[in-house]
Amino acid sequence: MADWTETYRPSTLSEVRGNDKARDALREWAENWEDHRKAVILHGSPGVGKTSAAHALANDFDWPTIELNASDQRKADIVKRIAGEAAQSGTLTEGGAGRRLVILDEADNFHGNVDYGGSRAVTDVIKSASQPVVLIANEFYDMSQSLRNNCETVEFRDVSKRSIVPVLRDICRQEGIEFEAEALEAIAENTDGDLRSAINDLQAIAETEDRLTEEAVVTGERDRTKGIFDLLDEVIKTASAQEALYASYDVDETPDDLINWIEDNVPKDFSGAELADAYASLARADQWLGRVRATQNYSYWRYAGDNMTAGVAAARREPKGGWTRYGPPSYWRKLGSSRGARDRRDYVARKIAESGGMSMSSARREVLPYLAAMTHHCKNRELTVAMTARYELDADHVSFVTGSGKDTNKIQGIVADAQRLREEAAVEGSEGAFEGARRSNGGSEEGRNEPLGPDQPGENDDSEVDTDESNGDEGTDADESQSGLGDFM
Ligand SMILES: Nc1ncnc2c1ncn2[C@@H]1O[C@H](COP(=O)(O)OP(=O)(O)OP(=O)(O)O)[C@@H](O)[C@H]1O
Repeated sequence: MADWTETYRPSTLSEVRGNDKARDALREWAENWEDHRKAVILHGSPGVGKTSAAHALANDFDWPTIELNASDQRKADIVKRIAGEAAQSGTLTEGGAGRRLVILDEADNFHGNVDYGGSRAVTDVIKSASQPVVLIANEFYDMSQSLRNNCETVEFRDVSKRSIVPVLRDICRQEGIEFEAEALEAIAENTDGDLRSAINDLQAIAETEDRLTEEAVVTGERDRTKGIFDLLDEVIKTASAQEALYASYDVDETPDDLINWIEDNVPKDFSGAELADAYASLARADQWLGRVRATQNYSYWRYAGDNMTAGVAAARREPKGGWTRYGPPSYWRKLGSSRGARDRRDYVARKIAESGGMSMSSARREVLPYLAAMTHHCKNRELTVAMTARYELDADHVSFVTGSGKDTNKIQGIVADAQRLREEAAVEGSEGAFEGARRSNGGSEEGRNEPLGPDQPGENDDSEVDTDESNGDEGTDADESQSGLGDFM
């Protein structure tokens, strides 16, 4: 299901709610930009509409946007280049045509990012930019004084309950949801001025309730202390999206740990499309966790939590019964905790990302778990060989993905067969699926698909992943599938 905070993101400034003064000040800044040529800082708590306002403004003024944020890991000269290009295209044409709005998100965090050369570089870019620049920040005073002094400032306040309720009401009407006014009030009350959270909560409740009652909102909050296994049971098997979210508040786990528990156990009960949806939610949760790490802004934990609990529960297509042996995140958890395992994971994810034209994060969260499930203990040998060839994996990687011990005959055989497959492909000269495979034979070519080399981290790292080798299933599925390289992606 679409994320309502995206569906209902304001597309014009007049739709930005509850911050009328800020909104008007921003519009005025843009109208007079030609005269003052200053950048503007939008600051305020998460989820109150700063980013939305910047984009709505660009939309109203017909300015294309250029977006950058502090976690982008780009270098200061790239910032300069982009701002510079934007600057030139602006001066070429008089009267505002060719104007671009540069949006710098997480502007309170540039100082912490050495890649940007700190906030001094940012301040320089801002001062010399001849295009309008919007800086977005949670913490005004985390920005350097010179940066603050060189910009105009617009404060976004927490959105009042009075302004949140009508937004929720509009959404209910558009979604055709029956509601009690008190239910909306209760949601607004709970979310403390954060409109994004209010919309998330509304969606979580609406996912299961036919009618939005105050009781549904309130009972969902009931205090319970629970263990992690109860929580898994609820998120995966029984709870509505809202119950799952609220239940997670009572569990004593950080979101960083919780995501591993859920990710590791959800494939035990979910499959097919619902598993894909669950993984997509976990990928979003992971992005928020990444944002917390980049910005140290722990209020984003909430959005991570929403996605990993309510999102996963909402992915459930049919009721789940019975008892499942949930376990602590063994193998996937180690991905996060041991350097070597993380490196192996990232190597495989990078190969998947390159060959599938997707982001590392999607590869890691959405594709890799599938591959791992399908090749678990190498049960589908053809597929495991194909995967090994296509992604140029060595024994370490194959062991990591399949969970089989890397020194076993099974894995050695698979790596050897994959090598043969690549050589055959090279001889046949078929392009496309085998493109990367051919390169790996030489070992020194340039290009994106670099083969594993001595500089590949993790190669000789001893920190092992689980190698709980299971015997006896070797080759059982060998002739069941004729999967070729092109077939499985
Ligand atoms: N003032 C508002 N008016 C209308 N919708 C809003 C407003 N504030 C937040 N929203 C809703 O919440 C979502 C998140 O808002 P937005 O990203 O603009 O917040 P933000 O203040 O930039 O937060 P952050 O600092 O976390 O990026 C929007 O997509 C929109 O659905």
